[in-house]
Amino acid sequence: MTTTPNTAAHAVSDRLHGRPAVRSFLEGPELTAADLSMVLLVREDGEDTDRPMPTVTVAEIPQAVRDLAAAGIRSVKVFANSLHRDPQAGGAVAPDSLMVRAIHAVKDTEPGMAVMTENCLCGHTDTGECHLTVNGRIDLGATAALTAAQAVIQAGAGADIVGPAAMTRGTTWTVRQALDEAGHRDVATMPHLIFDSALYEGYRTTMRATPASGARRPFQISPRSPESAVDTGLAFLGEGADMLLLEPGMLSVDILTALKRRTPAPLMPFSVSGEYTRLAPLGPATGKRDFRPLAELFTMLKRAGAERIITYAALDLARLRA
Ligand SMILES: NCc1[nH]cc(CCC(=O)O)c1CC(=O)O
Ligand SMILES: [Zn+2]
Repeated sequence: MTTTPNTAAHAVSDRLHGRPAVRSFLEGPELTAADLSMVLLVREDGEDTDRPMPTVTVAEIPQAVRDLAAAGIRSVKVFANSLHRDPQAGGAVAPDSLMVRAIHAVKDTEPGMAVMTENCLCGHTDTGECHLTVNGRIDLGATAALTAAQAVIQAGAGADIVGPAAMTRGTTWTVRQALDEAGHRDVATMPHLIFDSALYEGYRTTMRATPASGARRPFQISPRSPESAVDTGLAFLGEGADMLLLEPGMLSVDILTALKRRTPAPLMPFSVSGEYTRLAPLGPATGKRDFRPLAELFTMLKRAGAERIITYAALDLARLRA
């Protein structure tokens, strides 16, 4: 009897999977600590901790980053907002802002830890919007200018990679120009490429960055517009972005693979708050989280071509693997 090419293929695959030693030998690379960047949500000393997502104070950062470094993690993604909010988002450029103090705390402890920041106004506007509103209208020029000034302050404090997150066209270019003019040519930009999603609630509640209007953020991409997501990512690269952050990570894999064919720039899925609370929920009885589903998700993202993965579970996953 002759075998068809199809059955022959099956026979080969059975042989390779049947012997544990061969299967393990042929398995792809494991997820490692170096694949992961840890999210730090920073709160002011004395603020309550009764929030959906874990937070740290500036005073807790040195120990936190020592633990991360010991576990093999080489980067943090820092979010730090202002207690005081106003229409001009003045806190975004305060010289002693929570973000500035947090960056110093990381770099003073572990200079080799790459610090990535969120570079956005939603934690500083009274509306919780990522943009400035002037006379009732979105002011893109003012938004870009203030975001760029914020980026320069973050870079001055020691940030390595700033992450413009308002999704507004032109902002990444303005940030790039401002960094260059301020002598920060070696500081990279990683704009966020963001789908409109219900998975941000844990973050917004924790960081008090919920849009007051209750409406979706106007510049985030509709999940029904894949071309628009790819085009916007390419546009950000055209504005000088060095890499792209994709958000929510688990719901952007098609965009990751499409962009991967079009650019050599590193692509970084951000596994957002809703992925953490849903895929690693607190066990009601144990108070412990099961991180295995997130590990599977990140293995898939790595398989799909993610350069690194930004996650709230970086430390726990690194320790699981150690
Ligand atoms: N500047 C926007 C921003 N910064 C952080 C998150 C969400 C992060 C998360 O859910 O973990 C978002 C999205 C949004 O609020 O629309
Ligand atoms: Zn924002």
